[in-house]
Parts: sequence; structure tokens; C-alpha cells
Amino acid sequence: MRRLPKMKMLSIWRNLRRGYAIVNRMTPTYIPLTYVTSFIKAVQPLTVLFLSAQIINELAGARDIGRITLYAALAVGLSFILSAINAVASRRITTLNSTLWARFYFFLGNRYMQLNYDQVEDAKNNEKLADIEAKANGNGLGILRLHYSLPELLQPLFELAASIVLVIGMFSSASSYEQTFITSPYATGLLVVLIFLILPFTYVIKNREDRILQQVFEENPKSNTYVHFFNEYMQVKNAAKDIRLFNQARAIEEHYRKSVGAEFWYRFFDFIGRNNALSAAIHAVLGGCVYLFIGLRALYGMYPLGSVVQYIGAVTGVVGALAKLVGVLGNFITNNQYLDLMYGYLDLPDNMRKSGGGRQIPQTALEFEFRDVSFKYPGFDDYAIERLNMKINVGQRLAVVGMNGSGKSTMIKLLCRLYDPTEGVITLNGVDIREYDYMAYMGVFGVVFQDFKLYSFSLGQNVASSESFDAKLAEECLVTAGFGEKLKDMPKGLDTFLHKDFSDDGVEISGGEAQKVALARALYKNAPFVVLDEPTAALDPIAEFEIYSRFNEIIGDKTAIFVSHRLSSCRFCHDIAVFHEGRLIQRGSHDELVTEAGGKYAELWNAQAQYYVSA
Ligand SMILES: Nc1ncnc2c1ncn2[C@@H]1O[C@H](COP(=O)(O)OP(=O)(O)OP(=O)(O)O)[C@@H](O)[C@H]1O
Repeated sequence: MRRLPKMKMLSIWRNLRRGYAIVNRMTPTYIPLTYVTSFIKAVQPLTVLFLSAQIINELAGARDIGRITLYAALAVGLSFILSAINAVASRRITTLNSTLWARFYFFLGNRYMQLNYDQVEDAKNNEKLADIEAKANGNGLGILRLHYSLPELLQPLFELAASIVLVIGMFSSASSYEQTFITSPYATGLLVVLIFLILPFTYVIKNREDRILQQVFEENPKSNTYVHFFNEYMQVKNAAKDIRLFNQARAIEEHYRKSVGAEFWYRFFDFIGRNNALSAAIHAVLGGCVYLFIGLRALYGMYPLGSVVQYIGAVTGVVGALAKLVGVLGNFITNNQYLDLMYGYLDLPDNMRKSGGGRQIPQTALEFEFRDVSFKYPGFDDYAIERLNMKINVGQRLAVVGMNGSGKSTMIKLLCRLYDPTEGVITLNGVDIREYDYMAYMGVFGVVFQDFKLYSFSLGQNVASSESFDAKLAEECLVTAGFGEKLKDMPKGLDTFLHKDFSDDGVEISGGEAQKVALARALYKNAPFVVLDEPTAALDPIAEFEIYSRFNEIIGDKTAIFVSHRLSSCRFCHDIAVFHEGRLIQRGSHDELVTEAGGKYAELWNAQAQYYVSA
């Protein structure tokens, strides 16, 4: 057997401890219950075996009816009690197992929700997560392997201990017997050596199996990621249009067929089949040797008849338990790398949430300032924001305009601390925003992102982002956001579900209506700072006009930034910031900027205005 380096053993041990702590968190009570069931499953047959042996010995010897009755009663009584306990514990384990997948996905998803936003946007991390899920899903590797392996570890451990207890008598026979090689300690030694020779063989088989599995993954590294991606993509509602109109189904099918890697798996299972056959044959030969050895010893008068049954059962138990333990050990060794993969994901830094001196948000008026802020997206060489100096004053309505990719949304993400600047600082009332308590800082902003998401719960729950909500306030916000008329049509008012995922009478709303709900959600939060990134992009001209003409009423005394491509809608803002290639290049009122000859704003304004001027 190849010796494992000490460091690796240590890492396996640490990973196992951490893994089982996670198993315990995902499925509480599973571990103690598995101890109980594994103990019973291991010990119950051996107890019956032991008592049966006693009965046979009694029948072949003194034939004491009282003792025979006692053994029989014990066998039946113990079996009954142990089976009853096992049934109760197993029922609970089955329930836990049937919710295991949901718990596992929630565990991973919950971690995802805690990550720094930059970690979420990093493709590598998403790939890692897809890989973890796919390896768990398709191959039961990682944490799930630990979960399912627990009885495979505990049962043979108990079996081994109980079998050893039953086998001890073999070495100290009380009766007189013929002295031959078979009854000598040398024969016992030979049997023990034979048993221990089988173990490395079992380990080697297991190891080869795992190496081939590893090879399959290496030769087809993106297989799981592809399968995972396409599984999701095929069923995502907002991909359905593209799939149909661009006939993506055929391309997906081709990708799918290639990435599933059926030929690799064929090779793997072919190998496993042959391995299993070889392993079964070797164990059968060993079993034959055990029968022969104990049978001959009984013939030479070394063991009474009943003990033959007991010893054969016990030696077979020892061999079986050891082989299973070697298999589980092999499992743990292979599985270690998938645990590493999982821990790599779990240990991604979420330092933003934990950062900061815990400083509380000032209750006074809020004033933000970008001081020489530059930012590069992780893994990219170009600056998305470069040397930005910008103040946002209390009560201000600031419009941010600029061409696609000029850095407007990135500036918003930096302001909301979804990312930290690469260089420079952003301050709130003169203090670096990183010094504020992260969650409290998140509370400062009511935001409608360009790519906002609503979820398939009730309208009221969407607006409140919570299970329970203040109905009056939710309604007010929806009316303010221009959703009032639509609300009247909703069959169950605020309790109407969006989409049909969870409710048959759920409703579908248009993109513009969804944007209004998202705006209502930002207003419901009642945060002192409102950020609207393209808040009216999906609205019809009348709804847009309504929003802008009532903008002051909607925003009230809050500070507001809004990003827009429609320059006409910025006119009501007395302050407009123009971004270009990651820089703030102009700032002022519409009247000032539009007359700035050769300025970007005038260029954008004129380009847009010409479409509205009749020829
Ligand atoms: N997650 C990201 N990872 C890497 N680069 C990004 C990411 N998001 C944006 N960028 C890049 O940063 C630059 C600024 O993008 P940003 O989204 O801030 O522009 P924008 O002005 O909001 O554009 P639009 O008007 O199209 O919404 C672009 O060059 C874009 O390619």
C-alpha cells in the first residue's frame, strides 16, 4: 500500500473534521442517528449469530431446555428491540436524506449571498460553484460523499469490533483436540496473513477506480460546467425567446452531447464492472479458505458445532468490515480534493461585510465625495473609472449621462460599495465609506438597477423585500411609482403573486410595469439616498413623462442620482455629470452644458435631438 505523506493525511483529517461539521449543520441529528443505526445494523446479526451458536452448542451438548429457551428469547427480544430503535432512527434519517439536496443547495446559495459582490461577478467563482454542484449532483462527491459515507464508515467499524469479540474464542479452545498443522497457531497466523494480504489489494482496486474517475474529469474538464450551464439555460424563462428565434436548441443539443462525455463514462463503468468481478472472486476464494480452515478445525475436535457457525460468521465479518473500511478510506482520500474545491469556495473572502470599524451612519445630512477614485474590474487591465473627483451634495438631484461603457453604472456600484476602489477613496461626511458598518451602509441606498430582479412572490412582498409588509405603505409606493392603475386590476391586490411559479393565479407583468414595481421597492425602503440606473428605460413615453414631472414629489427630500441615456429627461436636474471613457468630463446644468461648444453633452444632445425634430 502506497504510504500517504504526513501532510496529506493531516489535510484529509482536517477536511474530514470540517466536512462533518458542515454535514451536522446541514442535517442536524443525522450524525448521532447514523451512529445508532450503524451500531444496530452491525451488532444485531452478530448477536443473533452468537445466540444461535449457543443454541446449537446446547443442542449438541447438555440440551438444557431452560438455557435454550433463554437464548431463543434473548435472540427474539433483542432483535425486536434493536429493530424497533433502528426503525425509528432510520425513519428520521430517511426524512433528512430526502431534504438533503434542498439543504445542500441552500447551504451553497446562502454562502453565495454572503460573498463580496466582486466575487459574485468573477466568472472563475461561478465556474467553481457550478463544478461543486455538478460533481455533487452527477457523482455524489464532496460534502455529499461524506454524508453518504458516514454509515459506510461506522457500520464496518462496529462490525469489526463486534466480530473481533466473537472471534476471540477461536484462539483459546477449551476442549481437547488433535494436534495438527491446521489446529496449530501457524495455521491461524497464515489465515491472518491471508486476510491482511487481501486488504492492500482492495485498496489498490479502489485507488485505480478513483484514478480513472479523476482521469475522466481531467480529460473532460468542463463537462460538468457545460451540463450545469445548459441544464439551467434550457429552462430559464428569459432564454426561451432566444432559444426559439435563433434555433439554439440544436446548438445546445450538440454541445450537450459532446460535453456529457459518454465515452469517458463508458470506460469508467466498464473498468468498475471488471474490478468488482475481480474483487468478488478474490473474496469468494478467501471465504472458501475460512470455511475450510474452521471446518477442518471442528473435524479435529477443536471447536464445538455451534462455534463453527459463530467463527465462520465472525471471521467473514472481520474480513468484510476491513475491506469496507479500506474502501471508505480510499473514498475519503479521493474525495479530499472535492472537499478542497468546496472549501475554496466557502473560504472566498467576504471581507467587505466584515470590514470597517463598525462606524454607524450619521443621522445628519449625508454628503458623498469621490476623491481621486480609479477602478479596474478584477482581472482586467483597463480602468473602468479613472481619477474620479466628484461631490454629491445633500438634497441634490444629480443626473449622470454618457455613452455606453463610459463608467456610469460602475460609479454607482462603487458608491453602493458593491466594489471598493482600486485607488482613491469615497467618503461619506468626510469619512472613508469602508469605515462604516457594511450592512448599515447598504441601508443608505434605495436603488433601482438596470438589471433589477423581482421574485416570484406576492406584489406586496416584492415591494417590501420581506415576507410581511406594511400594506398601506406598499400601496402608496406603488401608486407613486405609477403602478396605481395596474394595482386596481390585480385579482388579489398586493397579495397577487408575480409569475405563476408559486401560484396558479399569479400574473405576468410587462417590463415597464416591473420597472415601476422596482421603483416602488426602492421608495418603500425609505432610504435617504435614491439611486436610479436607467429608471425609465422600459417605460412608455407617458409613464416616463409622469415620473419625471413628479420626480421631486417622488424623491421628496432625499438625495438622488439617476443615470439616463435620455438627455431630455435630465433637464429637470440642475446638476448633470457627463462621463466619458471612465472619466468625469463635464458637470453643470443642462443650459450650461448644452451651450459648451465642442462638449460631449452638446454632442449627445444634438445627436438625440435630431430624431425628434421633424424633417
Ligand atoms: N463586471 C464587469 N467586469 C469587467 N468589466 C466590466 C464589468 N462591468 C462593466 N465593465 C466594463 O467597464 C466599463 C464601464 O462599464 P459600465 O457598465 O460602468 O458603463 P455604463 O456607462 O454604465 O454603460 P451603459 O450605458 O451601457 O450601461 C465598460 O468598458 C465595461 O466593459
